[in-house]
Amino acid sequence: MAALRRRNPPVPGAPDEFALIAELFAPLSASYPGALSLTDDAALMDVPSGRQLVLTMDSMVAGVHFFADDPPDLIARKLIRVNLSDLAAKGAQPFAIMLSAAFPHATDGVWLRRFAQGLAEDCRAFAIALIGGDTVATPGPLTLTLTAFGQVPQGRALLRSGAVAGDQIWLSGSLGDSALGLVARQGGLPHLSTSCRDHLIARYLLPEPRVTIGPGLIGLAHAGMDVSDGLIQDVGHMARQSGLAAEIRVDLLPLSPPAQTALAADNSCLATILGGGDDYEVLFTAPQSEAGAIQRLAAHTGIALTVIGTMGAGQGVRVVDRDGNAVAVAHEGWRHFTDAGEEQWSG
Ligand SMILES: Nc1ncnc2c1ncn2[C@@H]1O[C@H](COP(=O)(O)OP(=O)(O)O)[C@@H](O)[C@H]1O
Ligand SMILES: Cc1ncc(C[n+]2csc(CCOP(=O)(O)OP(=O)(O)O)c2C)c(N)n1
Ligand SMILES: [Mg+2]
Ligand SMILES: [Mg+2]
Ligand SMILES: [Mg+2]
Repeated sequence: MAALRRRNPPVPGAPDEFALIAELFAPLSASYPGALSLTDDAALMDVPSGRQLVLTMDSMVAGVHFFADDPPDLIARKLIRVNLSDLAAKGAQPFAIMLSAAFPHATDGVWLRRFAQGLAEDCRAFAIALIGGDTVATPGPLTLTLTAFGQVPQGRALLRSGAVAGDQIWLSGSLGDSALGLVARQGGLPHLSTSCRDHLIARYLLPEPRVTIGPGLIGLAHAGMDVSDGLIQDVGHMARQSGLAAEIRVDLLPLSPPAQTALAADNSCLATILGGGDDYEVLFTAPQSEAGAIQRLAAHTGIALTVIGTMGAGQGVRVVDRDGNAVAVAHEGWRHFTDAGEEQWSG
């Protein structure tokens, strides 16, 4: 039998698999005894009675979700945040994560330490523990998968299917910054000032999961999901799961000042805002009778909550202006597999 050989020479300063786990990942498990300090085959989890676990998993691949030369701490934090966004959209309180990491062979120790620092920073910021995972080396691009665990009161999670005809459709924060930031990153939006570009690119690099909004919506909202692929595609998922039609008013969409500036200078930015994705905002529906309580939640958390449309009988998503005229949508959202065989935004 041929001897097993390393395919690549060792990278100077890079810890091996077990040193990496012990030195960089195990400290992030310290607050969770069931993680067994990342020294066993699996983690143990208790679920308090009257509570329900909410589980989600999202992957990020270099060249697809981020750029390979993005700052490693921000890659780690974005990975955590896109998953916490899904928990927030269910109304869940996050408490733990598991990480599966496939690092390219050439990854060096400095990069790995900065990556682990990013994980540590957001574990602290969101009061979550890293309770397990897997570490491999790959000849392919950096590929990261995170599972996030949250809790809700039993049976109270917000579902995509819960919307009721007549509900108002709400959106947290603001729309389109991240997708515009990606355009700016790729050399687009040259007319924008440096500060506008920096704002948009920062939103692309580091989304803000609405962890304080989600749990506050339980009892107020009928349905919830997060916007990751693009508003129109994602509203379409909610409308379909609820057996309803959605109407979205473009004039009501919450836009940051830089996004407003970009749109005023170039109307084609509307397509990016409506379907560009990477927003990680919470989309939810609620009866009009809860509008006051929802505005109080916005004031309490300091996060804008805006009515952007209504749910009604029928199917599909209609996008209209303030006079009710239909607005054409160039692309609805991101799809990983298309007829062209590659990732792209679909119309
Ligand atoms: N490979 C898979 N195996 C099992 N379930 C999957 C897989 N990919 C996606 N799903 C499930 O399909 C649903 C929709 O996934 P997705 O579109 O990725 O949602 P989100 O945009 O919220 O991450 C989720 O319930 C997710 O868990
Ligand atoms: C380098 C780069 N190119 C393109 C995009 C745009 N993009 C990639 S995946 C995606 C959708 C969200 O990712 P997905 O894996 O579908 O997450 P999920 O919807 O499952 O949360 C978007 C908008 C990006 N974020 N980075
Ligand atoms: Mg997903
Ligand atoms: Mg989601
Ligand atoms: Mg998606």
